[in-house]
Amino acid sequence: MSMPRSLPVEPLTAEAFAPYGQVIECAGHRSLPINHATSRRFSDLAQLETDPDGRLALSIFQARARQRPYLLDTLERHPLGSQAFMPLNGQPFLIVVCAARPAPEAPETAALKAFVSHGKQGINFRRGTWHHPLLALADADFLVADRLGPGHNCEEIDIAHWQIRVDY
Ligand SMILES: NC(=O)N[C@@H](O)C(=O)O
Ligand code: NI
Repeated sequence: MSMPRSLPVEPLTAEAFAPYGQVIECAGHRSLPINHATSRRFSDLAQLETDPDGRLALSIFQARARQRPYLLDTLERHPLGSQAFMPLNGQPFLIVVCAARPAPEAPETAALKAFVSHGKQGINFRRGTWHHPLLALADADFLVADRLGPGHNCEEIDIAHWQIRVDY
């Protein structure tokens, strides 16, 4: 049985994540005082996308912590809309993306990248971005904004046989 390959984790930054979508965070963004300066508004932090037949919806995922070793099992994409995750409890989570459709039998060719959010950062996957389903590092709730509507909006590839572990 082959040993799992390990995928290094890099810190989540807007620049590094730009090919895959946006990082949702206050740091580095301008804000405006609102409500008699009792709040500050950080506007337009992610580009939410849907096809004309769909609609954008807000949901909550109650995620259970993944257990080590963090073995990857699936890559998926949503061709009809974007998908955003924002931790509601400030809990860190892992984000795994792939630059293009992977060849199921050739893991070494997959352009995989792993990031870690320190918990005050969310992400928005651009429409059609290949990614691993949510990888929570602690039991946590996530606010999710994605596309609901007719049609098939989740294409999945089983990659468990790749035996790839995220090193975190
Ligand atoms: N299945 C589902 O709604 N969530 C996945 O798309 C995910 O990226 O976690
Ligand atoms: Ni998804």
